Amino acid sequence: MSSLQLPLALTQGDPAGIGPDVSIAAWLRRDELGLEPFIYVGDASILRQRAQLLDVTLPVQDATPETASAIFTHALPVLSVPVGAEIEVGRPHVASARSAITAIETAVQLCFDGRASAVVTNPIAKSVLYEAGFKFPGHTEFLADLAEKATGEKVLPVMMLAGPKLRAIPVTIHIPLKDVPAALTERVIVETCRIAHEDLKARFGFTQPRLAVAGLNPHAGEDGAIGLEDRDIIEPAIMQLRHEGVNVFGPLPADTMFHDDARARYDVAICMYHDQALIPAKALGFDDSVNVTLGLPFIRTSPDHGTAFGIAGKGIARETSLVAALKLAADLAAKSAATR
Ligand SMILES: NC(=O)C1=CN([C@@H]2O[C@H](COP(=O)(O)OP(=O)(O)OC[C@H]3O[C@@H](n4cnc5c(N)ncnc54)[C@H](O)[C@@H]3O)[C@@H](O)[C@H]2O)C=CC1
Ligand SMILES: NCC(=O)COP(=O)(O)O
Repeated sequence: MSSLQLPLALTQGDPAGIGPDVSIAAWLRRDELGLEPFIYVGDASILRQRAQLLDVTLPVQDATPETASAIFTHALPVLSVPVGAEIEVGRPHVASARSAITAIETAVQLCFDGRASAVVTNPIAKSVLYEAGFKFPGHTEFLADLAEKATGEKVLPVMMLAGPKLRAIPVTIHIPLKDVPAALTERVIVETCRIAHEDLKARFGFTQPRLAVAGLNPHAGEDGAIGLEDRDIIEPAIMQLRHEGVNVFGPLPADTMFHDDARARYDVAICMYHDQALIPAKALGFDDSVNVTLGLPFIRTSPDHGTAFGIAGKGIARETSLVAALKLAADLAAKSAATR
């Protein structure tokens, strides 16, 4: 029996990738895993073809968010967003980009219309979308743009990788490493930490979340001898946040903040760039970590992995991270409904 009034909206991602594989696998295990109903926003024919390739029986049924929960018990409900092109499994093609984008827009709109409880996204191939003219580094920034258009309010989206062993947030996300120092301002660190602090309290049930901030340079700059950003940008940001009552400490040397004892001292690691956060997150929990976007006016989660074109259609893609993303989205949606 579902505890959510509304289904989760699961986007198809890149139809040539493993999104269809893991979506099918999650639906097939729905009872065993106690999954809340989801509606797949994408192309039903791709799902059928993938099921055939994977040699599994998959009933697929056209649905609306209103009919999805009843259908979910016996068929995978699909809100149709056709790809409109022949897609070769494992071979990304720009012809599918429009449909991948439309699926995301549709899922977000369902949330704003009060017809879905959360957005769960399957992975997109960023380079394919860029080729099609997509102007955002990834979902995270695109979702913020959609939210701003819908609400008229400015949004700073914050990416958090959340797993059983670590929560980690990169302050800068998909930018070249050489551009990181210039992008790291006191303001962006303060705003990212404020959003983490607020969302961990409001959505994740922490009363006073503990934030550990990584330095940028080796040894957090060694008192300015190995770089100045730690002393001149990160430290003042931490002082400002402490002044506001945020439980935050650092800058910590990043090489020693992810071992077991160190992780026990904080609830979330605030990291300065993509790989500083995502390497420990994936090393500690590739199969069960979830990418969740904080700071949005709706709930969005995603598996932590990408499109994995090399294994699409081969029956070896693990659905565990998508399952964790579906479960986290359902938990957050249930909490949010309970506090409304
Ligand atoms: N949320 C999103 O939309 C994300 C999209 N991407 C995109 O995915 C594409 C490929 O990125 P990669 O760096 O190669 O990362 P990837 O996660 O697709 O693959 C990395 C390695 O992990 C394996 N792998 C990934 N997911 C797996 C699963 N569920 N079960 C078993 N093995 C799995 C792959 O076979 C590969 O060996 C890129 O275009 C990237 O932009 C990457 C991360 C997140
Ligand atoms: N490396 C994480 C990733 O690519 C996910 O990005 P997004 O599409 O969720 O913004």
